[in-house]
Amino acid sequence: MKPILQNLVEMTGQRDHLRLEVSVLSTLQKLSNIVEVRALELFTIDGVMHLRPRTWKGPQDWVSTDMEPSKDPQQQPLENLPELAACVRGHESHVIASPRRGYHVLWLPVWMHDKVSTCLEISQKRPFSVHRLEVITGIFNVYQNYQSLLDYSERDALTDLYNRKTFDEQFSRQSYSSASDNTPHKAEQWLAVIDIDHFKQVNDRFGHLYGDEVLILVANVLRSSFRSNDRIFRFGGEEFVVLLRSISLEETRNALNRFREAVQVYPFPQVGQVTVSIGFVNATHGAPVEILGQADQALYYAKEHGRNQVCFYDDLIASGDLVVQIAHDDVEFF
Ligand SMILES: Nc1nc2c(ncn2[C@@H]2O[C@H](COP(=O)(O)OP(=O)(O)OP(=O)(O)O)[C@@H](O)[C@H]2O)c(=O)[nH]1
Repeated sequence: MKPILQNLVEMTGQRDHLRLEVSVLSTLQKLSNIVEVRALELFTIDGVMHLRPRTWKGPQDWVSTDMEPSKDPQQQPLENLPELAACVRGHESHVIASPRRGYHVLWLPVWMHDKVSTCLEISQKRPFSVHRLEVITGIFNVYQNYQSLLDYSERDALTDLYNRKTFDEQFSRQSYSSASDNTPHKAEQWLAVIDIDHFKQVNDRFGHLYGDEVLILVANVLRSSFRSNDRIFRFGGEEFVVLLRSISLEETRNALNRFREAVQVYPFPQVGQVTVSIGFVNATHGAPVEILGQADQALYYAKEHGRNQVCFYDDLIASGDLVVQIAHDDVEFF
């Protein structure tokens, strides 16, 4: 039992979802007679639930893919695994599949707020005994509780979007790893800063409660406008940041304009019409402080030139409407 306890201590010391996932997988892998442990990712394509392996044990170490799920050649419809599909439909805690190719497989969906996006898969040669199931579900429950605590600390209480702290951690880490990545054709990434227009007037005319409701509804429009692997953050006040991945400049511009128009036509109760201004920039290379500063410059330009529009930093530099600002080393944003 001692090694398991040590592993649980290690697991609950993690401050990052991926490390926590690897930690629970390696804890489970250390149980006797386990053949394989993997984390599966569940996601939807055109409303149909699919899954793909996300983290598994490679020949030497744990491997995790960050490929866009819908482009992963290993993805398949959830219905290909009918027992798991029924378990997810029934909101059940686990299911044991009928033996296949000599293995017994246990699936444990990770439920968060009635939704599931991850499922642990454990394969072994022997049938799962009652004692084995108790040990596994014990470890799994510690993992699931800790996972939801971690998730809670990463989110903004009003909108449930990721908070500024999470942006700082994720974006600086990602930029650090991309600075050391010299791949010539790596996936493009874009950063957009979104700000509600004349939001002070909403608060002044209708009160803070209606102001808060506008923030919640804009957050809902954001969630329904972008894809599941785009990341949306509430930056503070009435400002939001979206990180979009693996799409072209025109697709990014179109996605942002679609979102802007969706807000414009949304009937906000009592308040009526609300609009947003957006500045965006290519965030594939460069220091976080510079990228954020450029998107802010483009947003400021959108605000100063009529609001309710999307401005791309490079366009404004090319047209001479903005000039490149030199970042000073003594300015620290992170
Ligand atoms: N209701 C509510 N208001 C907030 C929250 N956080 C910030 N605000 C308000 O957001 C308003 C932001 O106003 P400004 O920065 O002047 O900008 P604006 O009125 O949106 O004007 P422009 O950005 O220039 O279009 C202020 O009145 C803040 O009090 C919040 O969590 N809830």
